[in-house]
Amino acid sequence: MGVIGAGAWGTALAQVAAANGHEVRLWARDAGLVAAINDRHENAAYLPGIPMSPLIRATGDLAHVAAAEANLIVTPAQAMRAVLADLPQHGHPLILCCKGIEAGTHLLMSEVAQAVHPASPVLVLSGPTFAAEVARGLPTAVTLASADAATGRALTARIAAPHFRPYASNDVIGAEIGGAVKNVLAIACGVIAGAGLGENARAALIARGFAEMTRFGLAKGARAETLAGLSGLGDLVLTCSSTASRNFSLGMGIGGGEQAAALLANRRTVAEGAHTAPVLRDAARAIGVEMPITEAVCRLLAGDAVHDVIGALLARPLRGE
Ligand SMILES: NC(=O)c1ccc[n+]([C@@H]2O[C@H](COP(=O)([O-])OP(=O)(O)OC[C@H]3O[C@@H](n4cnc5c(N)ncnc54)[C@H](O)[C@@H]3O)[C@@H](O)[C@H]2O)c1
Ligand SMILES: O=P(O)(O)OC[C@H](O)CO
Repeated sequence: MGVIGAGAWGTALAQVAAANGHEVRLWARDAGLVAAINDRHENAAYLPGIPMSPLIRATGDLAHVAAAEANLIVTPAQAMRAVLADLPQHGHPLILCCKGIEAGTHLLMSEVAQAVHPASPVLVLSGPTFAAEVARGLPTAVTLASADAATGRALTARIAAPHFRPYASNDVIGAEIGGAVKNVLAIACGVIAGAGLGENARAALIARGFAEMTRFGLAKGARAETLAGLSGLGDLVLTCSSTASRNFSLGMGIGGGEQAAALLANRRTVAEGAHTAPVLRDAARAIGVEMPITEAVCRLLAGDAVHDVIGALLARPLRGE
């Protein structure tokens, strides 16, 4: 198995892939990180304090992962196209684990991957998975979506570990839309927490956010039950409930009165919702789907005052649920 991207989630997934005794190649673009992982069996930059399996071998050469039976793709979403373009064509499955929508094209990650590697089956792995918990061996469950049932079954069996339970699905679009949209909604929930607006407001936002995710997902061809499953509602609830989420934490800072631009400039790790929000807003507008919470997050990211944005959201015309 190969893993492309050695941030927190790529490192945690390499641990999962090594859990049943197989060797794993982990690609990182930073040569210093490759050497540090191989020397110390720890990714001190992105997942400090968690010993990595000796079955994991880091590499800076994409040719070394191209031959793997399958590759987990775990780069930031906006970097995925460029990294896949450098990966030699091999026809082996690509399992997409990054959560986002491509800026400029509005393409889903599966559409980008299929365009760059037309001979490879493209799958999506998504669900409630804080990397540090998974890497420490705490239990969770995820959706593994594949258009081809046989490929999905084989990879579900290959990835499953005692603490990591993949559920097979054939709804690739549904699995990826849940993960992309929940990051934007998590920023909004963080703003509610940071501004001290209370637990009722947070729960209301999760429910109305889920309605928003469902409207967009159905319009893009997702199935409602996928959006209500691990990769949609499951991940939404996780990410909207914890400061362990980078998106939620970003929102908390904004809600507490800090400027989004300053918060983003000081980050080393990725808060995907900040990149996804304007793309999602434009993609939704283009197909006539109303997404008021996403619109509000975009205003907050652009620097509008929290009080004004929340006020405008609450002042929208009353309507049926
Ligand atoms: N961390 C989690 O708990 C978690 C869980 C599920 C999904 N994800 C998703 O996985 C993806 C990766 O997240 P992460 O948490 O591993 O990120 P991270 O911030 O921990 O690390 C990002 C990694 O990408 C590399 N990188 C940055 N820019 C790059 C570029 N232009 N080209 C190639 N590599 C680049 C960095 O060097 C680093 O190794 C995101 O889409 C995220 O939403 C994360
Ligand atoms: O830290 P976040 O907000 O990127 O969330 C991480 C994962 O997506 C949770 O499933």
